[in-house]
Amino acid sequence: MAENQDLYKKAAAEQAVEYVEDGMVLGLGSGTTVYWLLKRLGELVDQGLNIKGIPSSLRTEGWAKEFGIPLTDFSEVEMLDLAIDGADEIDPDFQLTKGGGGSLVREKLVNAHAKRVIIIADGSKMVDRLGKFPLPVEVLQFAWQRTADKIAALGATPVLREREGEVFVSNNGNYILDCAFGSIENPRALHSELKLLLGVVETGLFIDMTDKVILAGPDGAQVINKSGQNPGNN
Ligand SMILES: O=C(CO)[C@H](O)[C@H](O)COP(=O)(O)O
Repeated sequence: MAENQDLYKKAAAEQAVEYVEDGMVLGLGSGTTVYWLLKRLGELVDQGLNIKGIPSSLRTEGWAKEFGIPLTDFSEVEMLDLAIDGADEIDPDFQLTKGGGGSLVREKLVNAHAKRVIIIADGSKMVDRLGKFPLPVEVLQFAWQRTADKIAALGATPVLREREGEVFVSNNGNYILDCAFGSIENPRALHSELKLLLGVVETGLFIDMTDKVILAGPDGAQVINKSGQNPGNN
């Protein structure tokens, strides 16, 4: 299953490359699906494709450098032509949960400054309703316990993220609280409520940011536009 999932991630990423044009400045998302995107883009750069990218995490920056993708930053670029990113959950309205890899703030900034956003994923990420995956919320380290109390009062069970026995620190020097809210009825309202809490930096709810989703499974990669129509590969 895990092996297949990796093949699906690769298939979705390679389909997304079809939307990349010469001269574009790209937002480079984060995660293991984006790894395949970067690998393929690197091959195309080797063959002469002229692109630049802004990475949404230090991990992506490392992979992009390894694969020879030229990088830039927001001191040089006002608007990206296209951002391609992964997701932890995608609902039928294309609202997303992201942040499983801890890069949600930079990912959101990158996607917010892109003319178009394509999300790539294996089919398991598509859900009827967000909430099975605990919602990542990035918070300031200072008084994080009190911020967690406020989030708990909204109906979640926040857990301070750890990796290999250490508290996880984001690329921005913050903590992540993984907040199990159960099934999220109104992602937009929940995002707004969380944003009002002192100590919350950003939530992993990506509301109205996605134009296209490319999902891959046993039958290959499927492109889905926001309207829900399958346009083939356009
Ligand atoms: O939001 C993210 C990282 O913060 C990733 O895009 C998300 O976790 C999906 O990752 P993967 O492609 O490894 O399943």
